[in-house]
Amino acid sequence: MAAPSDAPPHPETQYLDLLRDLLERGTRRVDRTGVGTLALFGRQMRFDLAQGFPLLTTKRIFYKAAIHELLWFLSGDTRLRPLLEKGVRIWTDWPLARYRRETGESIDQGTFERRVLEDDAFAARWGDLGPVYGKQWRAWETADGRVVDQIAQLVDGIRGNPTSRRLLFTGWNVGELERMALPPCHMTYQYFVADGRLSGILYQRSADTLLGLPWNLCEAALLIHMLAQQCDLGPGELVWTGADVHLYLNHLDQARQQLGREPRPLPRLVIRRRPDSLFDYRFEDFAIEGYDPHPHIRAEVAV
Ligand SMILES: Nc1nc(=O)c2c([nH]1)NC[C@@H]1CN(c3ccc(C(=O)N[C@@H](CCC(=O)O)C(=O)O)cc3)CN21
Ligand SMILES: O=c1ccn([C@H]2C[C@H](O)[C@@H](COP(=O)(O)O)O2)c(=O)[nH]1
Repeated sequence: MAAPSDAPPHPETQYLDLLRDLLERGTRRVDRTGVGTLALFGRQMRFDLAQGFPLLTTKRIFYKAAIHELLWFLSGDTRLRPLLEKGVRIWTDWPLARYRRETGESIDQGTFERRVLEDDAFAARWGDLGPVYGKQWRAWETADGRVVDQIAQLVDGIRGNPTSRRLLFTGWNVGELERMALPPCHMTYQYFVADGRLSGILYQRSADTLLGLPWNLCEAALLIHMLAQQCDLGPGELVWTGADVHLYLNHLDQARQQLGREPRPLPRLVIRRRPDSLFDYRFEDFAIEGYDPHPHIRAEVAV
């Protein structure tokens, strides 16, 4: 037990408590990937963005790749190549698994990535993830043939009708799920304006607590900051809600290792420029200042 203190708990304590609860009380389940998990159903965490940027400090998070991933979603792209061009390799496993399954070839990851980068025909055939996040966020196709840009509508909504209870977008397009490499996990985002501040809720149906969740928190917070800047608001709270929240059985040692570490002060996000629209941000516009995390902890991703 820590000594009693009047200091408010570090925001990251919520994440560490979640890891500990999963280890101590999680239900053991067989999951789609065959790895197995310890799972809890229905959790929430809240981060006041005025207190700092919610990037975990108890292990290094590769936030630059997370920024690239968010900008990729917002660009509407669903192809692997633009991610690989930025050195982001977190999505390769799924098209690679499909390639191996359908061709029977045991190609290694590096060779597959090089072909996606260099061979247009190969990239067109094997390097698309289907109508995943970017497609649904920016170009949701309706039954009557319209194409809806949910993000552009959201910005208009926050600016023009800030008390609306419909300030949301979702990736969960039921009619297109089976064409996606993976159905969306961070599936619904909703926003709330009060006292000049913009808050956001992320509803995540399925959360890989060790690997995916830290990235999801970072990107959801980043998006609130960007939307707030575009709408002349301050950043409010990030509220994260997870449904099937799990720890893969091959992540237990990593979770215990992380639980032995003390959180450090949260970094700050600086946006160096105010672009003309939400779709004009560039990677160089973002700086994370004061990030001094504990070392990275390696873990295998379940495919
Ligand atoms: N099981 C699983 N967990 C996920 O988090 C996840 C999926 N699948 N499928 C789709 C995407 C891909 N995402 C991923 C995939 C891999 C890492 C990962 O391996 N992260 C490491 C190292 C990253 C690197 O080397 O750049 C980490 O420590 O964060 C993170 C998120 C999030 N999503
Ligand atoms: O942004 C993401 C994307 C994926 N995940 C995790 C959650 C699950 O462990 C897998 C997806 O498997 P399903 O069987 O489709 O639930 O990926 C994440 O945490 N964050």
